[in-house]
Amino acid sequence: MAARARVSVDEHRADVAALLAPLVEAARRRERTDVVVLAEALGRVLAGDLVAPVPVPLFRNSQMDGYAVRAADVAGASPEAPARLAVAAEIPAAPGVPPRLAPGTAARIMTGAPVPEGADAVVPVEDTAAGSFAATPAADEVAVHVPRAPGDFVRDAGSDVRAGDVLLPDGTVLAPHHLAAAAACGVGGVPVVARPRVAVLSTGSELVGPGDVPGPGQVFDANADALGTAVRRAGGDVVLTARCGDDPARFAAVLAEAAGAADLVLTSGGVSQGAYEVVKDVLGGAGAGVKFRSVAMQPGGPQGFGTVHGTPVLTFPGNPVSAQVSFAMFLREPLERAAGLPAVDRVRTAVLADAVVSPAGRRQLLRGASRPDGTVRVVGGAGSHLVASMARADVLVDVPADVTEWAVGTEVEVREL
Ligand SMILES: Nc1nc2c(c(=O)[nH]1)N[C@H]1C(S)=C(S)[C@@H](COP(=O)(O)OP(=O)(O)OC[C@H]3O[C@@H](n4cnc5c(N)ncnc54)[C@H](O)[C@@H]3O)O[C@H]1N2
Ligand code: MOO
Repeated sequence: MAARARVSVDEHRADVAALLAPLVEAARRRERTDVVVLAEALGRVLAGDLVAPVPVPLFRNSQMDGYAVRAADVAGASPEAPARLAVAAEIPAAPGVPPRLAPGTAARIMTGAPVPEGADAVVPVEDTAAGSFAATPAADEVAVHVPRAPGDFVRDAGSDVRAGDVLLPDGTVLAPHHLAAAAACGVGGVPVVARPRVAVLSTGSELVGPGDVPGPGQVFDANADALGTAVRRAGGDVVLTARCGDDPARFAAVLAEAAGAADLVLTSGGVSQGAYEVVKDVLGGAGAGVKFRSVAMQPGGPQGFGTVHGTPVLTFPGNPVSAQVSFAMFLREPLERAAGLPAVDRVRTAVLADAVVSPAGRRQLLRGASRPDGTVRVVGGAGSHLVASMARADVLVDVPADVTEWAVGTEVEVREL
């Protein structure tokens, strides 16, 4: 059906959120998960607590290049009256179990090497007569200048994390430092929330791919990759991308394939009042599950939402700025929730560096470029074809429906792109 009621941004946002609520709930319940190797885990959301299978450190080892000793053997040592110990062993950081340290002896030990049984402290080489291993050949005896307490410079097994402790809690958005912790526990792969699968369909017979040669009347498809990467940045997986012309039968076939492969179908173009509105024609027929409406905002006014073959579908307008603004306003946050990602507040205030005029009754989302002094310039105009100007923007300047004029210096709300 083709209802023309104009609804507010908030109402449409609520309807999109409701449409995607089952996906969000499935993510919350961790219904679909993947196991990914650490090298592929950046930005993924941990599904379940990751419990340390082994302790870290894995074994008791030295924190310094120096000498493993019994603290009792170096009590009272000083440069004037050093504790002289026979060097009984050499322990590099290498595979193997070092021999037990006999009382009254020391073992040359390197950082990370296992501290031998019988030793309870490490004396850094700087605190011995040698001063440095680099400068001196191995000797039979060491003169220790500084006393050490039991435990000094010894890294105990499990002092960082014990086996069985939670290493990373459920919901962690995996960053390199989390992956370091997992790897240190010998974990090679982690369970993560599965990404919502999204199909991205560009419509319009005039479209050719970037890199192709446009004929007369043709334009480059500025939406497929831009919406696809927006989906990926929000935690989604683009499982199908297609450029569809204006042929309804062909579009219906692609839609069916997309609905079968994806959790969400996203289209751009073909939703306004023209003669070849393939999205509206195919999805807006009587009995179809998609509602088309006009949202009281600019750009991004013409919107549709519903289901196709049981799969949620959102139809964005085709103008490239409209498509990006639609994503930012309606889909980014619900998709992030469906990917298990935590909420991020992208709305902040800024001071206008340019005056703004806006039509009454229409919420406008102008493109803005933030400046280091906290002000924001309006870049490009209101036109939703100004995609190159949008590339200079980092925020949307949110002009409420009842504002018709803003002076330079007005404090306004902006939304990060
Ligand atoms: N009589 C009316 N005409 C229009 C209305 C209206 O209410 N009455 N609304 C205007 C608004 S607002 C918008 S937004 C657009 C929406 O148009 P569609 O979503 O139907 O998109 P198309 O007609 O297919 O294309 C519009 C425009 O955008 C270009 N386009 C489309 N897809 C892409 C793409 N993937 N890459 C680059 N450019 C694309 C297309 O060539 C057109 O120039 O309708 C207004 N018209
Ligand atoms: O709503 Mo259209 O997106 O103004 O340009």
